[in-house]
Amino acid sequence: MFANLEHLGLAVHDLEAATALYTTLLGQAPYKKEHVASEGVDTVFFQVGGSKIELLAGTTPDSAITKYLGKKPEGIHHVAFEVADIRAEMQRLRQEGFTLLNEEPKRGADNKLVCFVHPKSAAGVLVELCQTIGPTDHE
Ligand SMILES: CC[C@@H](C(=O)O)C(=O)SCCNC(=O)CCNC(=O)[C@H](O)C(C)(C)COP(=O)(O)OP(=O)(O)OC[C@H]1O[C@@H](n2cnc3c(N)ncnc32)[C@H](O)[C@@H]1OP(=O)(O)O
Ligand SMILES: [Co+2]
Repeated sequence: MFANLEHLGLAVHDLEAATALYTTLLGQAPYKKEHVASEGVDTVFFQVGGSKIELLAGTTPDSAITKYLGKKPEGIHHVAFEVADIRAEMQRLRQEGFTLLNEEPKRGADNKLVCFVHPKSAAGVLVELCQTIGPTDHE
């Protein structure tokens, strides 16, 4: 079962400018900046109540974010939900007929294991499952 909305992922061209904008918009500074080489992204996280805003900028030409921004405008890129047992949820979703984008959970940002559901099987929304595997920098 999915728990809380863990984060909204926003694709941006200029991470520094977007960070300044969201610092003003949310009235608070981000709690973390992290490079995730496996995804080819730089991320910045803001805590908003029990959820987070994840700003994402591509750092390589083959990054999902770089490709996305080559076709689409900046904005909401994915919706991420916290799950207690990611492998059990992946198995459940496979049995329900959803298309998963990875066979095994992979390391995401902020001490998480993550898995993506293809937007074509989720009503046009890229869905991310997240399981916390270590201390986060902010709760
Ligand atoms: C930092 C780590 C982690 C975290 O811890 O939080 C992250 O958040 S990493 C975020 C970046 N990584 C990913 O997004 C990985 C998963 N994504 C993918 O594997 C791909 O992006 C994709 C979803 C499979 C799309 O790739 P591809 O098929 O090569 O691109 P196309 O442009 O051909 O798209 C096909 C089809 O899908 C639509 N699409 C693509 N991206 C999205 C999206 N984010 N939301 C909704 N729809 C999306 C795209 O419009 C195409 O549709 P049609 O044009 O109708 O065919
Ligand atoms: Co994400």
